[in-house]
Formats: sequence, C-alpha cells, structure tokens
Amino acid sequence: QLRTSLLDMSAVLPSLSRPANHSRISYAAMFDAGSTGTRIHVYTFIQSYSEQLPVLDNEVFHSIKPGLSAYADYPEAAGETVRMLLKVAKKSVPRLDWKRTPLVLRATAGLRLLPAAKAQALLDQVQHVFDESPFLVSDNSVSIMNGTNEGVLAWISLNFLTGHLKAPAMKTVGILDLGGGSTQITFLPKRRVSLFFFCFFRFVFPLHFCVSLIFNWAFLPQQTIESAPGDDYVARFDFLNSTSELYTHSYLGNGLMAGRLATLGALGAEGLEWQVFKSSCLPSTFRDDWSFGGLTYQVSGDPNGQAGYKLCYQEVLKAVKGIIHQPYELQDGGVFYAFSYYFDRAVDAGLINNVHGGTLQVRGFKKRAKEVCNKMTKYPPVSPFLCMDLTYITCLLKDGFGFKDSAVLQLTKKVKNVEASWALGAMLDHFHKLRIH
Ligand SMILES: O=c1ccn([C@@H]2O[C@H](COP(=O)(O)OP(=O)(O)O)[C@@H](O)[C@H]2O)c(=O)[nH]1
Repeated sequence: QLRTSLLDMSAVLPSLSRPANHSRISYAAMFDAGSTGTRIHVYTFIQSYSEQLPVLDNEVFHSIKPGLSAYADYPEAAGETVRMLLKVAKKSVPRLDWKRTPLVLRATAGLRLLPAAKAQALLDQVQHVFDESPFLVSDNSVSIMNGTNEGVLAWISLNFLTGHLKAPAMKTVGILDLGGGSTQITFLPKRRVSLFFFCFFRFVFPLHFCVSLIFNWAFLPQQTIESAPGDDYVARFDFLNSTSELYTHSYLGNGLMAGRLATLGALGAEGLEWQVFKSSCLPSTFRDDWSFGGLTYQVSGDPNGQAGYKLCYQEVLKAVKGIIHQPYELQDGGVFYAFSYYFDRAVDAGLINNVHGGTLQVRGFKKRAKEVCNKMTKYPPVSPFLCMDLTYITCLLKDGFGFKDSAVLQLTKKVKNVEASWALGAMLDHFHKLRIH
C-alpha cells in the first residue's frame, strides 16, 4: 500500500507513514467531471497528531462514460452518473466517517465547452445529489475548474507522487495531459542556481561548456516566462513559504476528441443531420456515427481512396498550427510524464504495456502513426480513429509544443497505485490552499 507524505513539499510533513496508533484515518472523495467520462477518487489519509498535514495511504478509483456534457439536455441523467459513483464512496468509507468526509467535484473541458446555462444546469444537478448525500458538502464543492489550475494541479500530483517535491532545489518533472476536450503542458523552467553550480566548478568543466551555461543562466529562465504569449501561460503557487513559478497552459479545443472534430472540419459545424465529415485519416471504406459532447456526427474515410500518413498529417496540422505555443525551453533532457490519452493511445498502438506504461521517444509515436495510416484500409486497426489519433499526437508534440524526435516521454497511468491526474493536487488545494495565481 502506498504510504507517502502528502505535502512533502511543505517540510512540515512526515517523511513517511506513521504508526496507525498515533494517527487518525480520514477520507476525501474527488470527482473528476471530464469531457469523456466522470471519475471518483476516494483517498484515505492518515493524519498524525504530531504533524500538520496528512499522509496518503490509499486511493480507490472508478470511472463511468460518457461525461456529464453528454447529458447537456438531460441534467437529471447527469445526476444519476454522480449518484452511481457515490456508491463507490459509500463502499470505500466506513459509515461512521461519512459525515466528515468531504465531496468535491471539479469539471474540466466538457463543461467549459458548453453554453454557460447548460453547464450550470448540470452543476446544479450535481450539487443537488451532493446535498442529498450523507457526506460533508461545503460551499465550493461543485465547480468548473479553470485550465491553469488543471495544469498546475496535475504537475503537483505527479511531482508529489514521484517524490520530486521533497526539497526546493530538487529536479522536477514536466507533465503532458491529453484530455478529450483540452490538453495541458506544465513544467518548471530551469533554475539558475543549478547552472551556476556547474560554472562554479569551472576547473572541472571545459571553458566552452561553462560559457554556454553562463549564457543559459543569464537568458533561459526569463526567456521561457517572458516569451510566453500571455499571463495565462505562467502560474504561481505557494509552498515551502515561497512562491514557485511554472510555465503552464491549457488549450481548450485541442484535446484528442476536439482534435478529431477540428481535423474533420466539424468543430462548431451546423447541419449535422445531413453532413458527412470526411478525412484521409480514416480507412477509405469506413463510415459511421460518432458522438462527443452530446452531439453526433456522421464521419467517413475519403471515398476516393485518399488515405495515409502524409495526407492525414496535413489535415491534423490545421488543428495545431498557429494555435500551440512552443515554449522557449523544453527542459532539455528533462523528464515529461505523459498520461490520459497519450497513455491510452500508446497502449492501443502496442507501443507500451497497458499496466506499467514505459518510456517512448516522440519518434516512436511518429513511426507507429505512419505504419497504421499507410496500411489501415488493408489491415483495419483496433479503432478506425487510431491513425488520426496517433498522427494528431505526433503533430501536437512536434509541430505543436516543439519536442524533438528524440525527446523521451514517460507514459504513465498510475504512480504508486494512484491515478496520474490533477485530482490529487486538487484535493491538496482544497485542504491546504496552494493559492494558485
Ligand atoms: O483519473 C483519470 C482521469 C482521466 N483519465 C483519462 O483521461 C482521458 C480523458 O480525459 P477527460 O475526459 O477528463 O478530458 P478533459 O475533460 O480533461 O479534456 C481519458 O483517456 C481517460 O481515461 C484517466 O486515465 N484517469
């Protein structure tokens, strides 16, 4: 079982778990209302009397498809989804603890993409289900989370789980999250202090190495932050009595499902009853209905037989070019954890193990995209969208964020048995106010 200190980053935390007889067990349930599904994370914490902050002992995770936005016109049905997931909370939390176990729901891209009134009707329905439940429901229990928080909280979750928040000067990992409706990139720009450290030991390193480090020391960190296109590419949060500054951005409309719509030219289109959206990223003989966000689209391959990687890449590029900003510095050699649809599609493509994940170079996605796209009509893949999805991921990483072919991603579903997601970070924020700004 996982027993990791919850806020190692605040130094007031226990280093590892404490014996249960000196502790009190508590629970908390975080609902993730995503564009493609709704999930519950029930966390068990051990609160030591001698420590200010708790230790994470366990996570119970369950998910249901589709997401709340699929019920945009039937909010009661959305409430039913939440009611079903509440059964997981009731099973995981002892009855005596229900009254003091907080419920929190944060919605992401699915609700951000809906008209405000429809999104509010769904949130009201969830609030009603929460209020009827025997759990602890506070004023800000149900809301739409903004994209910046989504990126920052996922970064906090992953760095906490991988043990990278123990000391302020420690190396951290970047995160890449590919949802259905939006995608997030977050990393800590290089720190001057570590580069200065190398030059301090100049006698060990060659002169040109030191000169280049001094150049980086002088320019890189500011460049990443200062060359960011706007305030919504930089976020700060408080820990260890100091404020950390991250490069982060959430691209609404660039999740994998929204990316499919953009590729098909169906984003915001009218006449869905009679239009057929064609793409050379789909097998030429393929034709079917496809639903996302409560709408159904008729989609097909190109009946003239135009299909394959090159044509497909040109199509997906339209959804990426001029939209995704390339950060000045992508942590040269730094580690990026890639999860959600990056993980799922790498599994579908046979690139990684479906339990353990693994490392993959960006060129691995590209190579597999070419193979799948160039023979999809002869050898239908597991999903008719696999060519489009792998090509979109390749394009997003390379022409979007600007990763090199040789960049290595750590494809991850769980770390120490806990889901790679923003949910744990959001729970920390709910309890300990990280003041993301
Ligand atoms: O705890 C989680 C939350 C999400 N996902 C994956 O994240 C992707 C979709 O994310 P979502 O529907 O939340 O999209 P968003 O609303 O963030 O755009 C799917 O592959 C999910 O299986 C996951 O594996 N674990």
